[in-house]
Amino acid sequence: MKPAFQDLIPHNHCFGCGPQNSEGLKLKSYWRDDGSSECVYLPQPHQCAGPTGFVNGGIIATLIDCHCICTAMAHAYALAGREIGQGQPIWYVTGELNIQYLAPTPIDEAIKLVAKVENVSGKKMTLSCELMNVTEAPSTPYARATIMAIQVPSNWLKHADIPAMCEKS
Ligand SMILES: CCCCCCCCCCCC(=O)SCCNC(=O)CCNC(=O)[C@H](O)C(C)(C)COP(=O)(O)OP(=O)(O)OC[C@H]1O[C@@H](n2cnc3c(N)ncnc32)[C@H](O)[C@@H]1OP(=O)(O)O
Repeated sequence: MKPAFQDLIPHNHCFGCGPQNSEGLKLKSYWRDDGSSECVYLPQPHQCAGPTGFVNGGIIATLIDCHCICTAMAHAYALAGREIGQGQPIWYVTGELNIQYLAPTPIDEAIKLVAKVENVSGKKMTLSCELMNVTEAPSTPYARATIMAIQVPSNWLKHADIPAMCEKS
């Protein structure tokens, strides 16, 4: 199996997808044969909503956000004809995130996110994403989202850099 997108992107302390964040969700994204990308995640009991059996909506937003932004970066590297993480870094951030929460997401089973790049226009990349049962049973997704990823220069990251308290030595 090829490495996850996140394992090829250096210096990433993101709470959702950064391998360098010891307290984070550490989600992992991969290409599928049809050109979409997928991420399987097993929710943790403390990530619950009010009822303990369902996943918190903010956690869902983080999963969608990070899976889609990492997909945007992976797609941009592919468009540039490079392996992820090779050469001049390509960074995207979230400009917009619109989510429809369609059904409660069970917390006691693995879930799957599937994202597709819908459009690339200059610095902007639009993606769609569905969150569903890991078996991809033909039922209503738990959530559906669109996201606008915006390419930023590497100094966007430097402006925001503070000592990484989330990285344990
Ligand atoms: C080591 C690290 C590891 C990195 C690993 C990273 C993994 C992170 C995964 C999680 C992702 C996050 O949570 S990121 C954190 C959450 N997001 C943020 O904090 C972003 C905060 N916002 C910003 O910094 C800024 O607003 C930007 C960069 C999004 C846009 O700045 P800007 O100055 O307006 O950009 P600019 O180049 O002028 O605009 C480019 C084009 O995008 C459009 N545009 C600009 N903003 C938006 C917007 N919000 N929604 C729609 N469209 C927009 C403009 O109209 C323009 O369109 P046109 O004229 O070209 O048509």
